[in-house]
Amino acid sequence: MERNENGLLRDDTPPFNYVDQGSVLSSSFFLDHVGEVVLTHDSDGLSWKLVESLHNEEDKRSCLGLKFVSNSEYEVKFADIYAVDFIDWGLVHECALSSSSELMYRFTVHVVQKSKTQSSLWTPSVYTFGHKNSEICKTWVSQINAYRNVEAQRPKNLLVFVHPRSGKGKGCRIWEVVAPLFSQAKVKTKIDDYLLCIIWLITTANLLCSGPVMVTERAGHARDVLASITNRELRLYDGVVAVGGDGFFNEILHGVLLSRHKAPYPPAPGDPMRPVESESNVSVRNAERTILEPCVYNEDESPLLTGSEHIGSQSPNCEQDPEFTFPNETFRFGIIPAGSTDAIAICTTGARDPVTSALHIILGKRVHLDLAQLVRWKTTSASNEEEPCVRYAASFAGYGFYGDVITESEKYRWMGPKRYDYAGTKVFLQHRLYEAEVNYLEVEPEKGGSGSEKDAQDGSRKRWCLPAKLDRVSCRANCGVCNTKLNDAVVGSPSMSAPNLQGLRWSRHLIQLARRGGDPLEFNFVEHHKTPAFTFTSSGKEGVWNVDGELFQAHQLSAQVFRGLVSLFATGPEA
Ligand SMILES: Nc1ncnc2c1ncn2[C@@H]1O[C@H](COP(=O)(O)OP(=O)(O)OP(=O)(O)O)[C@@H](O)[C@H]1O
Repeated sequence: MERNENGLLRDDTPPFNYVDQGSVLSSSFFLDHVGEVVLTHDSDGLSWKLVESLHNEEDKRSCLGLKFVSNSEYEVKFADIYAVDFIDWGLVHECALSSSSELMYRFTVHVVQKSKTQSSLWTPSVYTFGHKNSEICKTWVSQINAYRNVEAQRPKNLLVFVHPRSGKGKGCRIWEVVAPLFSQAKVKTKIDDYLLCIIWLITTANLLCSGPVMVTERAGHARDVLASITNRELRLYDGVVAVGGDGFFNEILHGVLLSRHKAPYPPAPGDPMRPVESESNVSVRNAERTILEPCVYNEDESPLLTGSEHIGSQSPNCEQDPEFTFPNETFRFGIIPAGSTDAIAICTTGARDPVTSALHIILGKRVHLDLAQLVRWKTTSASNEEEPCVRYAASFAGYGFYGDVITESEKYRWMGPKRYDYAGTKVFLQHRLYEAEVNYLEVEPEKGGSGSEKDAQDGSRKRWCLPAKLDRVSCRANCGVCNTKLNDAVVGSPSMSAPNLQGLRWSRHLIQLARRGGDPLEFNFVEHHKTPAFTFTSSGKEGVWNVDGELFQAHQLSAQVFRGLVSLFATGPEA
């Protein structure tokens, strides 16, 4: 190859040197701040080598008399490239240590870089290649884009909700940091036009957001919007992204699922033989009355979800609207951590880092997340009938002590994350007793999806009763569970279903919207008196799954509160 007076390969060099085997091609470019490289493209990705190192492998590159070996050889997989752009004529620096530069046509390759010390931490990095021939640059851009597009489905259009008061009130600022990554990757992040969002513009240095960033105005806002948009509209998006904490992500899950997810309810405790309707049947019969799904939802008195009177009301196009079914392989839920604990982000990406999460979303990375549908049967004062109150949980669900801590902590949001410690201690000192009984339907992994009528009939219906260490605990509530002799406390034992438990009665129905296989998620009722709570466990550890099946601490709070303030004595389900 001949060089011109600038040391570049001559412009009359053919754009690509095709190598016979496969679709490998290469060209020489100037890589900004590195030097002249031979760039090679194969079916997996790009690689480049410094021309000097090609001439003499032994010879270390020198620039201004200094040895410079880094970047002499590099490889990038298409799976890690999130944007490629032709950026026209401009300066390309000849090497890292020299100020000399050349004007040429350029294109940039935006890549996800994994931290060397903590591989779950991702950062964006960019490589700028220059060439005197614009056509060569453009051809490479379209080649790389063509390969990039055949990579795993990446989102093109996302619905984004930002919770401005999440965590330490940095929701908007965090979105501001990650939004350019979405624009670089040409992912549209249009927020829905529903009154949800307001436009924030920078007017002072301290304002939270710049540009058109849309934020929620109140608790339940994002959920209401998602519940009220039609399935047809929702299908225009590849997914929905929450910029906020676990609570906000959960609110978004509810907005999508409550009116759309159809599954039979688990039996109510105390009534284990209640028929469970099949998945195809959209109604659950309850004594004399039919409760319609998915258009009816019973509002809970959750303090976190006030002001949501539209939820559960008939969705505008409930009848004509095409179905939006779950499990759903195409529609995604994303979270960009901005909250106080961010357990879901940590569990799914391994890091608590908004940029890492944004890059995961942009590259279309997927983690199948187990969700639990929880049904609390409530007796309505008006009709005296039991009605289901449905909730979904992605990381954990709490009842009793845990629920009280969360409720109490909402009063001290101004404290930031410390509110959990404060509220936890306060509620602990109140020393309330809680009682519960849990019934659940187990979904076999191979069946996937939600439970069916057959599940209910073939014995997969289970009851969680209190554990073998019961006799060590003195029950001061004189409850039916503790009055039951241990030997009687078996699945389906009539004594266990005696409806003499006061307080709340809970059911749960474990569903798997998209199960990855492997060990089933266990849903443990971990305490009885003092601190009843549910945690997800697997192999005896609290946690949820991450991408690679590793377990992460499910929730700092639960670890702290449960380990620090109480002793757990439950061991799991009766077989
Ligand atoms: N604009 C808003 N004002 C007040 N509350 C909101 C608003 N938007 C959403 N919320 C509610 O705030 C609750 C908590 O939000 P989020 O989970 O983002 O923060 P966090 O509690 O600080 O974080 P984490 O859940 O990780 O501990 C959510 O349940 C959500 O419904």
